[in-house]
Parts: sequence; structure tokens; C-alpha cells
Amino acid sequence: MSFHVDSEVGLLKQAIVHRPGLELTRLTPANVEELLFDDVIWADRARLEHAAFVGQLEAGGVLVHEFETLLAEALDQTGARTFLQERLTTATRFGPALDAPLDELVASTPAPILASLLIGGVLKRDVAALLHAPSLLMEYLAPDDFLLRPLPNHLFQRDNSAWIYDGVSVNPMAKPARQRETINSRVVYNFHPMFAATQMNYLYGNDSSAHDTATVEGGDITVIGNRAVMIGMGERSTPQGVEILSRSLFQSGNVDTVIVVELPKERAFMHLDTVMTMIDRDAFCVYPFLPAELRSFTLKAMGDGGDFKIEENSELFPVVAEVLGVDDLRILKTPIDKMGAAREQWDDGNNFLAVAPGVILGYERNVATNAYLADQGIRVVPVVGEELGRGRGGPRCMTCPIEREAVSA
Ligand SMILES: NC(=[NH2+])NCCC[C@H](N)C(=O)O
Repeated sequence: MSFHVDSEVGLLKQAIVHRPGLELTRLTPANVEELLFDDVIWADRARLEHAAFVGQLEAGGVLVHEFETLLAEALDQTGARTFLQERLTTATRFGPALDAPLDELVASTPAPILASLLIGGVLKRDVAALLHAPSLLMEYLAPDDFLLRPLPNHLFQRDNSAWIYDGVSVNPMAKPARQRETINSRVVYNFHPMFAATQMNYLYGNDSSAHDTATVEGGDITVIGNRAVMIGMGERSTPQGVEILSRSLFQSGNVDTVIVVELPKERAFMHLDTVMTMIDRDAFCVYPFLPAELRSFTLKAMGDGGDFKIEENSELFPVVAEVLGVDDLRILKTPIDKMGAAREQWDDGNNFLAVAPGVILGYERNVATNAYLADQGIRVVPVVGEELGRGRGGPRCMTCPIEREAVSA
């Protein structure tokens, strides 16, 4: 079995999601903002909503893998815990006194508990009795302070890794609150038997170098098909990150065109998929009030060494249509006023997950957009996300496709 994502809207066969766990119960008014949520969450309700969402994916024929389970299974493979000891429980993260004792905890904690702590975080009081070394960090922390911060944004599996044709980028994340997610994803991809048994083509990020400003997040990446990829560039994916990923894509031989779309550097527009998603072989749902001055660029491969030429586009969608070989690309913009559009955009009204061409999952609360898309012949499967949505991510953000078919135009 090998994994590949050959389009954004072709039949979705397998995906990874994260059923929210311990981490959601650790969101408080004091830490939500730093952890990139907008409110404290009713965790049990969020879990119910997520279970219903997974049920809808399964009903759509998708084989759903649960991230925490994959992580726990990976942790029991040879080398996985050493990998963590070298990258997570280090002297620079926790101070020299805790280096060896935390390595020991990583080595001895049963995999399901360790997986839950890697995502849910660890309070000082959880481990104080186990750590006897004189640690300044432990003296400094209060009992309810985090020794290891929770990672509530693991919910948004789209972002920390992204499959692009037959390669995967394990993304260097832009925000400190999300950077550790990549370590967990690397444990899964490098050690879980499901992936270890296959030939993995790592496009970016599967190394331990400091990626500094060269960040990329999966919410910005769309595999539009026809050997092309569209990448948003803004708050999360930087020009440097997009360049490195593009070079790697061109070297892979599967991609010859990358269309880069500039985004406003604002929270509401943090990823490309907050303002547009491809929902059918010939259709995009686009936020109607996207500022007109945003630029887009087309990178075209030159040779097979990764080099490319750059052209600034005068308009984005004619270029997309040409690259896709589609004569009449449908750019679907909900006909509502600015306030209504901004409200629905904030609630992920443009963030759809296609399970097949023209069959999409989106939050039910975006009534105007959903009704308009239905009028346009799109089948919208309504997802309940009153709690889930408070993390500012929709069905596309919550899903990391690992096997998806191509579509023909
Ligand atoms: N692909 C997406 N739009 N993901 C949404 C991620 C939301 C998350 N709270 C963050 O700020 O990172």
C-alpha cells in the first residue's frame, strides 16, 4: 500500500483525523489565545461533534485513521522513543537536570498514555513525585503550570502534514503553539508500520534542522491536479517555506506548476483554505470579499533540478483554469452582504472538505453559503461544529487526506 493524494476533490479513500482528547480540557481563559483557540471548549460536546463528523466521513466511504491511535502504535516500534528522547525530552527544552529523568519516563510510560500526554500536555503536579533531580525549572513552576504544553490544534490534522501527489511534507509550523505537533507527526510517519512498510517520499520537514522562517502549513496547500499545486502565502506559509517546498515538488518530478496566492496577514485569513476551497472538478468556493489587491504568482519548473521561473499573474483564476485545462471554471461566491460574508467566513464558511467531486462536508451554521452551493448543484453534507468551530477550523482543517484519487476535467 502506498499513499498519495492526486487531487483536492477526487474520491477520498483514506484520511487521518484527531479525535480531541485531554488537551481540550486544558484550555482556560488564560491560555486560549496563546494556544490559538477563541474560547474555552465544552470538551465532551466537541468530542461528540467530532465523532459525528467521523461517522459522516465513514458514511462517505472514507477509511478514517485516528491520530492518537497511530501515535500510540508508532511509539511501540523500535526507535520511536529514542527519536522522542533526542528531539523532545532534551536538556535545552527542560533543563539538564530533567534530561535523563524525562528520557526515562518516555522509555517506560505505556504507549497509549504517552501518546495522550504528548498531545494533552503534562502539568508539573502530574510528574513532580517522579522527578527527584534538583531542577530549577521544577522549582520555578507552580503545580498547575505546564511542564509540557498541550497541543489542542492537533485537531486540525490538515496543517502539520500534507500529502501532495505521492510525497508528504511534515510541515515546519509557524506558531510556537503548534511547532511540537510536527514531532508527533514525524513519529507516526517514520515509525508506524502502516507508513514504515511503504516507500515514503518526504518533500519537506522530515529532518531536525531549524527551519526558522521557512514555514509551511497544510491549510495553505491545495493539490489542484494536472501536475499543479496551489499554495497560500501569508501568516503561516512564508515565501521562504513556499520556495523550499516548491523546489522539492519540482525535483519530485510529479509537479511542474505551483500557483502562489498572497493572503492578508490576519487571523481570519490564516490559511488559504479559510478563503477558498476547491469543491468540484471545475469549481471553487471563494470568500466574496477577498481584497482585490492580493497578488498571485506562478512558479514553473525549469529542468528537473528544482529551479523555477516566477511570473506575477494579473488575475488568479484564469491561470488556475488554464493549468487545469477547464474552460469554464466556476468561482462560486455567495451572494450576501459584507457582514454576512465576514460572519460565515469566520465560521469556516469557505472551508469545505470534498469526499468526491461536488460532494462536500461543511459546517451547517453557514446557511447562506450552503444554500447557495446547493443551488449550484453541489451536495453539501452539514457538519455540526458549535464547539469544534471555536478552534477556528472547519471540516477541511480537521482532515489530512492520505489517499485520494485524481479527477479528470
Ligand atoms: N487549515 C486550517 N484553516 N486550519 C485552522 C487551524 C486553526 C488553529 N487554531 C490555528 O490557529 O492554527
